[in-house]
Amino acid sequence: MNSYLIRNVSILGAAPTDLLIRDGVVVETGTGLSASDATVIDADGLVALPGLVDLHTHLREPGREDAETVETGSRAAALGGYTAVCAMANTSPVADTAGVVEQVWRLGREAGLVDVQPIGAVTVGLAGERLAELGAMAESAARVRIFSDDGHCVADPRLMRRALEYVKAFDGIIAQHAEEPRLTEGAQMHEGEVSTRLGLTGWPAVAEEAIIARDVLLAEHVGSRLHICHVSTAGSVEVLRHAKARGVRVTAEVTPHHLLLTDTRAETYDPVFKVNPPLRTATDIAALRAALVDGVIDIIATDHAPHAVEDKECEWAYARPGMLGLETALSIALDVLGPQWDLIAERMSRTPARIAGLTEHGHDPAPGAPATLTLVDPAARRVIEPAELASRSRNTPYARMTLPGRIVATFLRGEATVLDGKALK
Ligand SMILES: NC(=O)N[C@@H](CC(=O)O)C(=O)O
Ligand SMILES: [Zn+2]
Ligand SMILES: [Zn+2]
Repeated sequence: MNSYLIRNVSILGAAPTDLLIRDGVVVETGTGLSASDATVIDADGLVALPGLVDLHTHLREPGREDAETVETGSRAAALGGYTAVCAMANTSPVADTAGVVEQVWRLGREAGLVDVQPIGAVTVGLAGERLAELGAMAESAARVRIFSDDGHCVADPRLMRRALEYVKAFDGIIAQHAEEPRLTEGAQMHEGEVSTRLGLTGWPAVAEEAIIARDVLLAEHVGSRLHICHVSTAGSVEVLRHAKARGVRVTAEVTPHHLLLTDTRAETYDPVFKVNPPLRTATDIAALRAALVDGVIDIIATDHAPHAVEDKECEWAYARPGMLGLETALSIALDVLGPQWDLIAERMSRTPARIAGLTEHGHDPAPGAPATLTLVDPAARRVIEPAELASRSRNTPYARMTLPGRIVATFLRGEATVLDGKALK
């Protein structure tokens, strides 16, 4: 294994120190370290963070390898500072059996850039009718703990209750895409003043809030763990605040795009801004940001949703919803939160690792900790060029925007996956 001596790095914003990586772990920190066998990295001005963990990534393999593969998505993740991603189940075939989750897990191991933790489907084929083989996925080599029909809501309350009951046996989690389907039929964007003006069918905030309210009550009744995907409205934050005050075992995520972009982007009719749940209003963004700081929202998750050109560069109504996120998430977090490194580490690494049960992740760089970390240049600014992204798809909503921060290096258990801003595999 390689050894690395990282010189003058600021660990989570603290005074610069040297950091020695050997045999997969951080063995020493302090000033003036030396190690003749180690590769020296000059980290003047760089900040070290625990490797980022994404609880919500679409890798598209199997089935839509033209949009992304486990390998290309893993590369995008490593370049974004991630060391682990949880792969959503809405592939083709759907990840609703032990066979498919093991395939995704194995492809992740082969790519070797990040740990790929498969999420299993809640219902067979995401059809919302019968529970998938949750137990078999949990016992498989992939050791699935999070189950989600993401892309679809588990709308049937009885099925949702049974799923919550079932996963309790192995401390599993149901991650809900909260969207009451009867309230979003034909929806194209957030229901509000802008949708009215543009004449596009609206996706009302209440379609999300009603499902979250129902599900926190179900989770409380059953005593199970519930996670809410991509929370997007101020009302959802209030429902979650209430549930958490009651002690419900619920966690919640917000995406970078819901922290930054508003529904006015739809005025361009550029389908790159079409996403589920839709971009909301400035009032929602303010509430989401405050909730992320006060902890009602636990984590930032990307909902990285690559789509092939033909599925995105078409008329708004026909375009698939979803946008890229892995390679820009840290920059958006830096833009939104500023250099609050401890908060960024909490919301993008420690807490998602804890929720997903990824025990090798989410450890601050310190002697004895796994050398699973990332180095950020907070002073760098970069212009996002879609063609330069490692993802196989191009649907970034930040094209040609200048964003703060750049990932310089990423390490997974002591091996560099990214150096000098370039992926090593
Ligand atoms: N977010 C999206 O707009 N799309 C996701 C599905 C999802 O997260 O609901 C996708 O798979 O493309
Ligand atoms: Zn979703
Ligand atoms: Zn998703």
